Amino acid sequence: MDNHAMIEEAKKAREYAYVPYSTFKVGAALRTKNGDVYHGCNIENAAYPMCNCAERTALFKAYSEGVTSFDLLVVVADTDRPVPPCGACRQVISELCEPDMEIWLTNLQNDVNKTTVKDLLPGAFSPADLNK
Ligand SMILES: O=c1ccn([C@H]2C[C@H](O)[C@@H](CO)O2)c(=O)[nH]1
Ligand SMILES: [Zn+2]
Repeated sequence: MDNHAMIEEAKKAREYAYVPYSTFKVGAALRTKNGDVYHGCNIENAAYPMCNCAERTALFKAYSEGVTSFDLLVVVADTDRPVPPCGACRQVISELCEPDMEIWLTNLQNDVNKTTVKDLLPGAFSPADLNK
């Protein structure tokens, strides 16, 4: 599936968002190196800190099925600028995706900010920091 079709996949995933508190729907589409696509949406909870973002939903779905190698993540929300992932997601993405992997941040108008894992979180805390 090409990168622009992936935007449509992220938009479809966004429709499943469970967002009774924020009403802010986010969708993600994560393409594996085999070409499979994992979808994610944000899922909120009455205990607000338990909310899970769309990006992490997609990544955790793939990882939980033993799928760990990706080549594109697309994220979409109804924002003026292409939606910027939160800090928690940047940290998780930086550990679970390769530094040069492409990330396309988009909105419903199809504005696209093409970035990479390493540019989303420069200087990320990493597993290597645990091994002094
Ligand atoms: O990149 C983002 C930014 C926010 N959210 C979610 C978290 C929460 O459910 C709602 C409002 O912050 O949007 C995401 O899923 N991804
Ligand atoms: Zn997030």
